[in-house]
Amino acid sequence: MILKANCKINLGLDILRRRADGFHDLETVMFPVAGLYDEVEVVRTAAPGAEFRAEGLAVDCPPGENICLKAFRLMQRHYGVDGVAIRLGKRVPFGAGLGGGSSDGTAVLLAVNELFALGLSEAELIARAAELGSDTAFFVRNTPQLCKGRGEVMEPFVLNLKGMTLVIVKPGEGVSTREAYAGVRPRIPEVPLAERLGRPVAEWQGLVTNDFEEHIFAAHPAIRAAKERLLAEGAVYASMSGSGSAVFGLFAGHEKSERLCSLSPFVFGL
Ligand SMILES: C[C@](O)(CO)[C@H](O)COP(=O)(O)OP(=O)(O)OC[C@H]1O[C@@H](n2ccc(N)nc2=O)[C@H](O)[C@@H]1O
Ligand SMILES: Nc1ncnc2c1ncn2[C@@H]1O[C@H](COP(=O)(O)OP(=O)(O)OP(=O)(O)O)[C@@H](O)[C@H]1O
Repeated sequence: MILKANCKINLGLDILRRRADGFHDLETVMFPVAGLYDEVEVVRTAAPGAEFRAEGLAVDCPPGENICLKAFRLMQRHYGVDGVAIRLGKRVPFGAGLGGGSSDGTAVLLAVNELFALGLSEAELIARAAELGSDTAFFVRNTPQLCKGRGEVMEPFVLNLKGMTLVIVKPGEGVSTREAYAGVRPRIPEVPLAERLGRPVAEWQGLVTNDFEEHIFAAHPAIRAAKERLLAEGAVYASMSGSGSAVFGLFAGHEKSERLCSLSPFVFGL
């Protein structure tokens, strides 16, 4: 079976505290981007183990460490399944804060559940996904969610961005999630994120913030510049997504103009 493993953006990202286990408690709204996705094909094979083949963007880790294989091994350990061939068609930029790798991993979990008729509940799939990463659980639901804990505690979040245009820009340099968390100063916001996101989108700028921006922008001026460009081009709201380096802008209306398309290949009507 072939799955579209779409990416996400973060609408606001508050890093509340560092935990004893080294992770951080956060609050963020994750929003799926249907138009930007990897292709993950999983088929059953007679031979045991997992074959893996990647096409498209070359991910900067050995194939054996690809999250697709980590996801399969996790299912093997839990449910004794065996014998698959996985093909990854990589299109989503990595080191981007777009959750592409996380989405690929979750796609493999979902495919194995189907192909081996495991009949796992949503709660079980979320538990397995959370063993794989922090953004992974979100992709089991893949609808707008207010995410808490280290990202895996979710509740649906009602949000209406219909009629707007989303532009995602991926600056040349990447940022690793570890680098982003290592430099962040946790803080509890005066007004919870959910309340701030309840305001009209036109009021979000300056109110709905990403706590990684300050130190990532200081270390990578090109990422700050990419966000400022989106605002200069008329974005109603612009922010870095997750741990960066991708930034995104929300523009009023469905005008897929030459101007917007000149900013990035990733322009989507919502
Ligand atoms: C920045 C976000 O994309 C926001 O959605 C996520 O928090 C990142 O989640 P992710 O890519 O799934 O990250 P993981 O693979 O679970 O963790 C990578 C590393 O990031 C740090 N990490 C991650 C999530 C979290 N809530 N606190 C952390 O401190 C840890 O050092 C961890 O070793
Ligand atoms: N299928 C995959 N897609 C992308 N990255 C992968 C994949 N499998 C393993 N990786 C490794 O994970 C790293 C990407 O993680 P990083 O946290 O830096 O980027 P991200 O875009 O913020 O996160 P992610 O896409 O994993 O949520 C890559 O640099 C690569 O080494």
